[in-house]
Amino acid sequence: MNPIQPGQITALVLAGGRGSRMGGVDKGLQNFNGTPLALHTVMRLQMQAGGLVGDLMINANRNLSAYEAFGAPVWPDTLSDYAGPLAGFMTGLERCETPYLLTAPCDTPLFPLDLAQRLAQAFEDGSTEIAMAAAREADGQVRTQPVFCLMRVNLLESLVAFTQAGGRKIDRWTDQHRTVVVTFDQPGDDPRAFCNANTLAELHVLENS
Ligand SMILES: Nc1nc2c(ncn2[C@@H]2O[C@H](COP(=O)(O)OP(=O)(O)OP(=O)(O)O)[C@@H](O)[C@H]2O)c(=O)[nH]1
Ligand SMILES: [Mg+2]
Repeated sequence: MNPIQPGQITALVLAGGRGSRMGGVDKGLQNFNGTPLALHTVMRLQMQAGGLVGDLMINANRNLSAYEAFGAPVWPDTLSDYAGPLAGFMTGLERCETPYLLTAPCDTPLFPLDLAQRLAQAFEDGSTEIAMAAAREADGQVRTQPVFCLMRVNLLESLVAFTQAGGRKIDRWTDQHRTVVVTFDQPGDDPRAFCNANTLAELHVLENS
C-alpha cells in the first residue's frame, strides 16, 4: 500500500529568490534549452511518476504575470524582504489544499521524475513528518538537498513559529521534526539530477551536459 495516494501532493515551484549570483535576474524566467526554468520545473512536476502530484503552485516575488502564464496559481511570499526558501515553504503551506506539499527549486532542471514517489515512501512510517532528498556528489559525499522536501501540511503552525522567532535555515527547522533523508544514489540515478544553476555559466554547462 502506498502511504500517499494519487493527487494528495501539491507541488510548489520555488522561484522567489533574488538571483543575485545570476546578476539579480529573475532566475525562473531564464531559458533552459529554450524553456523558462520555472516552466520546465512545472512540467517536470506534472510528469512525476505515480500520479501523486495533484495540484501545482508557483512561488515568485517578481514578474508575477509572466509566471501566471505558466498555467498554475502564483503566490508571492507573505514574509517580507526575501527571507529565503523557508518563506516559500510557508507560502506553500498556507495555500496548500492537499495533505502534503512537495517543494522544488526552479534552478535544478534535471531533478528526478520519481522524486515525489521516492520521498513518499518515507511516509510508510506513519510518524514521518518530512522527507528530504540527498544526493551523492562528485566528491563521493552525500549531501542533503533541503529545498527538495515533501512535508505534511499540518507543519504550518510550526514553521510560522520558527520564522517569527527569526529562523531562516531549512535544516534548522526540519531538525525539529521527524525528518527522513532519502538519498538518490541508486544505479541509474542521474548524477546531474540535483545540480543547480546559480550563475549563467552553470546554467549553460547544464544545458550542454
Ligand atoms: N520564496 C522565496 N524563495 C527563495 C528566496 N530566496 C531563495 N529562494 C528560492 O530558494 C531556492 C534556492 O535559492 P538559491 O539558489 O540559494 O538563491 P537565489 O535567490 O535563487 O539566488 P542567489 O541570490 O544567487 O542566492 C530557489 O528556488 C530560490 O528561488 C526568498 O527570499 N523567497
Ligand atoms: Mg540555487
